[in-house]
Amino acid sequence: MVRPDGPRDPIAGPDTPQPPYPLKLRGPVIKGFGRGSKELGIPTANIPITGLNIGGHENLDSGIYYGFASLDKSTIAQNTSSTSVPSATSDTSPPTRSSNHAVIDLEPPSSTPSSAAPSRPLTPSHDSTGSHKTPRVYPTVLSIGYNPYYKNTHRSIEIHLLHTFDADFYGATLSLVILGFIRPEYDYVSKDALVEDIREDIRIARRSLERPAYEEWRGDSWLLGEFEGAGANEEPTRRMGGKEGGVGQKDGVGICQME
Ligand SMILES: Cc1cc2nc3c(=O)[nH]c(=O)nc-3n(C[C@H](O)[C@H](O)[C@H](O)COP(=O)(O)O)c2cc1C
Ligand SMILES: Nc1ncnc2c1ncn2[C@@H]1O[C@H](COP(=O)(O)OP(=O)(O)O)[C@@H](O)[C@H]1O
Repeated sequence: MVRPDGPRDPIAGPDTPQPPYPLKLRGPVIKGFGRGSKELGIPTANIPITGLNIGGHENLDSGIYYGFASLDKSTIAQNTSSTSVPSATSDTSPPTRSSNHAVIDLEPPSSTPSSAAPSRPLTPSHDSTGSHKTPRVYPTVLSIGYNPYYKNTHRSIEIHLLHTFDADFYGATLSLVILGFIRPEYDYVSKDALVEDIREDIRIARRSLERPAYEEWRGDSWLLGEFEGAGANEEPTRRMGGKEGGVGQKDGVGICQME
């Protein structure tokens, strides 16, 4: 689809998230085509597309979405190797910009129930020393689809976190709550036109997420690392349907899930 002419709305979506949102995903950061940083100046962290194939969401429209994301960098070490990295492409050579390269089997994801309100963690997160550690949550804009400008043959999930990082984080476990849709994917007459629209997507995502009913999802337990057993003692309005017990990590490897 070619991009239509005309101005864009400054904010996307209604004032409160509506079904099918929130959609929740989690997965290891894998390698993409390496175009985001080098060609576009906008890095995008890829996670496996497999999360979309479960829970009846395989038909989720391709397009540009916004939400919040967090990173668990503790999985980088266990998922790294100097020889290869799981990849959305056929190229598994290590990314050149980083010494951290993920080498995990990509577990098929399992489904998880839907959620009507943000779920608060029951207990604080702790690092390996036992001290309290709350993951940072980032406003996020992402693309799900075939990147028509590049004519990809595989669908991918490409996530830009609205933050400047000092280093790559391949192998980290990325947790994502998608809260709204911005637009379909388009083909473009030039790379500059694509970059200009992505930059506008970033502004739209930031503004859209600043609305109170969206902002409160920053504190959702899915993002703060509390997924095993959470929900049991929570107030009803904060429970994710009371079915969070089966959600989590498998053998230390991040799994992708979609609500
Ligand atoms: C917010 C956002 C919007 C995007 N919109 C489009 C689009 O409309 N058309 C397109 O071909 N690619 C789009 N992309 C995908 C970029 O082309 C893609 O991130 C880039 O090719 C980098 O891919 P890589 O990480 O595999 O290297 C978008 C990416 C982001 C983050
Ligand atoms: N703000 C950011 N958002 C997403 N990824 C980032 C960001 N800053 C640095 N990165 C890193 O850059 C990588 C993406 O770079 P990119 O050039 O798009 O390569 P790839 O095609 O391998 O995804 C991510 O996997 C992550 O490690």
